[in-house]
Amino acid sequence: MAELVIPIRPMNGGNGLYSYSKNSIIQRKAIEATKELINKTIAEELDVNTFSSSNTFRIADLGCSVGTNTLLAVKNIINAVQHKFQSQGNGTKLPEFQVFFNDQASNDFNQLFTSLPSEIQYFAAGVPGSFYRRLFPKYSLHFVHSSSAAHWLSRVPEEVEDKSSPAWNKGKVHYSNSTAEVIKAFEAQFAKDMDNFLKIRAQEIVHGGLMVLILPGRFNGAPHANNYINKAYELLESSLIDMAKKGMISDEKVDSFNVPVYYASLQEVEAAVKRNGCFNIELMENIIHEKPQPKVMSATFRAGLEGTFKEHFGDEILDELFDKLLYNKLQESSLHSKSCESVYLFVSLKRNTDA
Ligand SMILES: C[S@@+](CC[C@H](N)C(=O)[O-])C[C@H]1O[C@@H](n2cnc3c(N)ncnc32)[C@H](O)[C@@H]1O
Ligand SMILES: [Mg+2]
Repeated sequence: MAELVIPIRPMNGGNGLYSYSKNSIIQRKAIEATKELINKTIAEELDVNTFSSSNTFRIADLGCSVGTNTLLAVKNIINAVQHKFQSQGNGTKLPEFQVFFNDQASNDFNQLFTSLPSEIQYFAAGVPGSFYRRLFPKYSLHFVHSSSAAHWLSRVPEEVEDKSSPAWNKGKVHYSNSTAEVIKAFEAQFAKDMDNFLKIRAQEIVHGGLMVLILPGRFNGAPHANNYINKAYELLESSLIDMAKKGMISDEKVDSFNVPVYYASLQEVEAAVKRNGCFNIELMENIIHEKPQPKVMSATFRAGLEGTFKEHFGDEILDELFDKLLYNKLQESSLHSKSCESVYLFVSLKRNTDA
């Protein structure tokens, strides 16, 4: 298997001021907003008779981070599955639940496991590693959930980092307001990563099993630069450029850095599902997300990106970058009141019996 480049550091661990646990309200709202859609998918699409042979129902949350959002998501899923068994299962015994919490190996799994409530209804396990690789045995999972994670690419597209390529992202760290070549390179990387993600999940999920993907994205056909999250990234980028102008970081550091994220549309996800062929799309929706206040947004960025930025630029710049420059720009830009939308994509898929 080709070596995958995982340049990103996980979210901040622990439960301090800048921790992901304390700064993940935006992602939590996406989980809350999609609860009813997950209930609907499970109520309508889960066939409990398919699972009667094994009495263990296996759930995986991919890109779970440190909690507590993942715990909420898992609780909702289990409640919905139990409800389905009780209503459809004409006497079928309720299954036991096993939950696999997946994230990169350097994720703070200790923080996650120590925040597990004492009276959980499932057997918990951690699964370290990139979800762009095989993580589970063949046909072993009944329900896969992934929220606010699959917009992270497996890597920065190669040509974006190549000085001799027309797609070199000079002077920038994000793609949305860059050249057409850069945008195309990110689009292509997302398509490639999503193809790979679906190919692997098709091997791991049982026939009839379900997968719910929730990811920040944009409306079909919307320009990348017209999207709340991309605009927020552009402000982060311009904060870095300001720092380079002041000599706090070198231009070269800005040139050689790119954030490996991409905000897709439902159309792009749908195209990947069709190319793959192993899943039927059951539900697909854009969810309009409340735009966060500047303070919440700058803290969310810091909790998510601090590790990655620290490694490249050093930790002296973090306070100035996130708490001052970015925060001020978010405030001045009044992005939260502008017409650009913050959108989450919801897609629920069912593993078909092909292949
Ligand atoms: C913004 S957090 C979302 C956490 C949680 N799902 C939630 O909704 O709050 C994104 C997580 O995805 C993880 N992640 C990104 N790329 C990944 C990959 N290739 N494999 C596994 N985890 C990944 C990051 O480490 C991070 O913990
Ligand atoms: Mg760059």
